[in-house]
Amino acid sequence: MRNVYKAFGKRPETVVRKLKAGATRDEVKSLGTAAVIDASFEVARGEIFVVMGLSGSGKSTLIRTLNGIQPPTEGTVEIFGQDITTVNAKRLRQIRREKISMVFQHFALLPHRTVGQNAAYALETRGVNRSDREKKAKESLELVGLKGYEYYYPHELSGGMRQRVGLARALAAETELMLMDEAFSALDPLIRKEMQDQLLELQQELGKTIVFITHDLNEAMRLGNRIAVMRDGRIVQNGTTEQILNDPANDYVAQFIQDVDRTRVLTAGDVKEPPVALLGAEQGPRAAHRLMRENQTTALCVVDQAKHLLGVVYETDAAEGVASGQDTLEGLIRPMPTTSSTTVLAELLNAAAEHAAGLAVVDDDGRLLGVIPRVTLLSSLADPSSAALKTIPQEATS
Ligand SMILES: Nc1ncnc2c1ncn2[C@@H]1O[C@H](COP(=O)(O)OP(=O)(O)OP(=O)(O)O)[C@@H](O)[C@H]1O
Repeated sequence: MRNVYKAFGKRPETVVRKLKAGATRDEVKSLGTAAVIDASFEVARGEIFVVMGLSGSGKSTLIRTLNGIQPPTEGTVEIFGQDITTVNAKRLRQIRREKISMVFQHFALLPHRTVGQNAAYALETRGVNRSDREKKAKESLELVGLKGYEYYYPHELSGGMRQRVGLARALAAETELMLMDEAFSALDPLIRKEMQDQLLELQQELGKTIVFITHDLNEAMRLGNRIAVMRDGRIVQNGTTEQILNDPANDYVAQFIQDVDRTRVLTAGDVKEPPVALLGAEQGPRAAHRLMRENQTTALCVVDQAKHLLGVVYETDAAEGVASGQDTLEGLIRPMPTTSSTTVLAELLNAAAEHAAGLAVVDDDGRLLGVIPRVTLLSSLADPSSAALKTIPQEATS
């Protein structure tokens, strides 16, 4: 989307001209509503791009210009390289049918058709023959966990199941681009979380390009590779979850993120720290003890020459090794729990209470990338929304 404006009212072009000349949204109010103002963004293939903003900020209008339902007053929209603002109506319908599917908040299922027929609907409009579309619909219902429900009617299903049918219908259409407008907003929190998980799983499997609209920042953070925050028709920030959390573009975005549970969006890789020092496997307890004193820490990771993690040595064990005149670390290295960089912090909290030294973050080959001290995990458990994660003093982390 490039420099897209969408205004409603008596004189939309004048509204846009005045906005471009520097007028504010309020100043042009008498001429019309500026629903989208100078929006530009690009969505990469296979990405989940979230558009987030409060009610009235212009999200729905933005998505309707993206799928061609409402042409922009000005600006261009390209779908897979084709400018949909200049194609004729027939071609636009074709692009929408073949390239784009939509999932709405209120499901938009056809009440007198079975679940299977609803899931197959997009294929029917495309003229796919019956047995092929039934097969495809069945497959996509299976993908969303509704195997065996083909002959039910929408009113026989719960809200969550109906939304799964909506999702199955979009999947059956086999379009590369999926637009989801507040798709999970009508669901209760537990089902909503389940649907989010399912979408992430499907995304891993199918690699769709998804534009997801929501007014909920937690949802945005869970799902989005990138997030565009909208306010009063404008995109005020477009960035990764990390950028939005750690470097909000203005007070408006900062206020939004106060409520975010950071443990659910930050990963082990985000909070890991470099180890204060490393112990080589060839070193003895005396060296271990000295290193710990020098670095004011009570535990050290032990690595081999290639930096593979072998475990952890605690101060008390090292001291005993010194006292008993032992030359090597044999018998002193204890296992250290590990995690990968991509694990979400919330999933690691149970490990916090159990292991004195915290967690080691390792790559696929077991090489040490960093550590998450126990106190970091505990502090995020105690106060998940605080910025404490980033501000723990170094001496506390050992
Ligand atoms: N067809 C229309 N005619 C006139 N004004 C419209 C039209 N559609 C949207 N608007 C106005 O444009 C602005 C943005 O609306 P939009 O529905 O895009 O916001 P939204 O962020 O999707 O809000 P919500 O989450 O409540 O749906 C609002 O002021 C709305 O009143």
